[in-house]
Order: sequence, then structure tokens, then C-alpha cells
Amino acid sequence: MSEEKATIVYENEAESGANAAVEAAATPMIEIRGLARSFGNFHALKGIDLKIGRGTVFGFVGPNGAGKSTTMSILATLLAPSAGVAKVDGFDVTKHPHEVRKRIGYMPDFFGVYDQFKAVEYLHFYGASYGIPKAEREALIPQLLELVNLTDKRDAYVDSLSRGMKQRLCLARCLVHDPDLLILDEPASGLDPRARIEMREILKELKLMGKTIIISSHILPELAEMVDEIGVIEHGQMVAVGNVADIQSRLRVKRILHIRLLDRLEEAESYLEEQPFVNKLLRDDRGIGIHYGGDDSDQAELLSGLMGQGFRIVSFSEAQTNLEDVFLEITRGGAADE
Ligand SMILES: Nc1ncnc2c1ncn2[C@@H]1O[C@H](COP(=O)(O)OP(=O)(O)OP(=O)(O)O)[C@@H](O)[C@H]1O
Repeated sequence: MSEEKATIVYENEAESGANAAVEAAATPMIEIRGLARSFGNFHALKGIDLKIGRGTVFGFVGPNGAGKSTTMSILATLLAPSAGVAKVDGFDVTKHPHEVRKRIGYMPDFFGVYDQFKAVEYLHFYGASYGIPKAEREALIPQLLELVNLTDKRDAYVDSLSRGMKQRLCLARCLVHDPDLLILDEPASGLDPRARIEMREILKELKLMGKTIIISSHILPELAEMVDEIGVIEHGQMVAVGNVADIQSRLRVKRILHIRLLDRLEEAESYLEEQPFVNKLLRDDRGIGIHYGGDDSDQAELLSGLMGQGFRIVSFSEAQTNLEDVFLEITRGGAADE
């Protein structure tokens, strides 16, 4: 009888455990509703809504002063919102900051490093402050150094590291307590192209490890390869959220065409200006660029129309729109505060 009871209790626990797991999986990693933050009379965040699912790499983009760091500081429990709700893994950042902190690794845009430490000591210091026992740290820290390609710098003083190395050390620091969510404020800022590529490779590995990552930048092409979704913020408001392709399709500029002609450039421009779906013409020394709103079939019509007019076309191609074009189009190229 007692055995039977024990079995029943075990099954119930298993069931409720399974339910809890299903529930946890359904909870977004980040949920923000009506989030606002003012500094005096200045409204830095004007009520933003955002949901980020588990395992997503989310690129948070916007011009200087748009509100990216403010949002990230709130998620990191370092700044209180003026209104609205922000939750990490279902925990409200204001009501349960300790639960939130256990789950996040936060890399601010300006970080203080402890220059008198060696790289390895720096990580021990942070590991110890998270209560990780020494024996565990001894096993963990070499792995972290390996992940961020700093194994050969383990005994170098933090002071002596390059900016890119310091950024990577800072990233390793964010990982000591194995957080599910990484909040990275401009991790690639000030890095040279090689260091940016290294950073991007590390972030790809972190994605493979199942981390949810929110990463801000205003250097967009570097995000394009690794983000699943982007959110564009401007003047404290989210102006677009979705996967890169969705956002592109919502844009007025569907595609950019480029045409090179042997001659009669001005005539061709006048002709093109009259054609449907031609939104804007840009002339450069290599030919004519067109912001084009038509689809493939319209584009084919445009080309046969040009040929029908006897224009001597050297090339007619569609430029790949990238995140940079998307960003400039959405924000109309204007920095919020500049
Ligand atoms: N402590 C503060 N006091 C007053 N104004 C602030 C404060 N923190 C931020 N702001 C203002 O809020 C706005 C949003 O700043 P935030 O740092 O969030 O922008 P950002 O998008 O991260 O910009 P950047 O790309 O330059 O880092 C800016 O106009 C900024 O000047």
C-alpha cells in the first residue's frame, strides 16, 4: 500500500514537473509591456512592448540616444522603470531583481575592469562573488578562457590586454554563473574588423549553447549574419520588430536596382522617372540606382521597356538590401540626438 502511494506521489510529481517544464518553455525569456523611463522632463522610453523567445538572438538597433542602453539597464535591474513591466524568464525586474540577476549576464557599453588583476584572477573574483566554489571555478575558468580565445592570456594583466581582448574577457565574466540570457550593450563597439569577427564567432557559439542573447549595436551589417530577429528603436519607441526578412518586406524600398548604360544616361533617367514602382533615382559614376517597389515581374517589364527604347544596357542588377539599408530606411537616417 505504502509502495503504491509512493508510486502515485512520484507520478504526480513527475507530471507537475513536466507541466512546469512546459510552462517554463512557453514563458518568453523577455517580456516588456508599456515600458517607460523618464529623466526629469525627458522621456527616454515612451512605452515600449517587446517579447523575445528562448534561444533567440535579438539585435536591438537604433541611432545614438534612441533608448537601447536605458532598456537594457532596466532588464539588468540597474535602473527602475517609470512605468510599465519588464520580465525576464517570467520574473518582474522590479519585484524579483535577485531572480532576474541569477538568470542574466550583462555587459554594459562602458565596463570597469580591474586592471591590477590578471585575466584568470579577474574571472575568479567574479566567480567567487557569484558564490561559485573554488574547485568548480578551477574547472570552469579554463573553459571560459578557451571560449573567448584568451587561454594564452590567462596570466596577462587586464591592463595589458587590447580593447578586443578586454571585451572578450568581459563577456567571459558575464558567463561565470551560466546565465540563460545575455544582455550585451554594444559588445563590438570600438573593435577593429578582425576583433569584431572574433566577437561574432563567440556569439555564434553562445547561440549554439542555447543562450538567449539581446545585443545592441548601431553597426548593423555585423549583426545581420547572427541575429534571428531585430527590433528598431527610435526616440524611445519601437518602430519595427520582426525577423530581418519581414522587416525588409514591410519597407517602402523593396529592392534597389542598379543599371549601367553605355550612353544616354540623362534620357534614361527621364524615362525611368515615369515608370511605375520607381520611388527614387540615385546617379553615381557607375550608373543609375533605383529604389524600386515592384516585384520580379514588374522588374522584368522595366528591363524590357528600357531595351524597347533602344538604351544600350551594360548591366541591370538587383543590389542585396542589407540591415544597413533597412535601418536607414526605417529611421530615415536620422540620429535621435545628433
Ligand atoms: N541618467 C540619465 N540622465 C539623463 N538623461 C539620460 C540618462 N540616461 C540616458 N539619458 C538620455 O536618454 C536617452 C536614451 O539614452 P540611451 O543611453 O538609452 O540611448 P542609446 O540608444 O543606448 O544610445 P547609444 O547608442 O548612444 O548608446 C538619451 O537622450 C540620453 O541622453
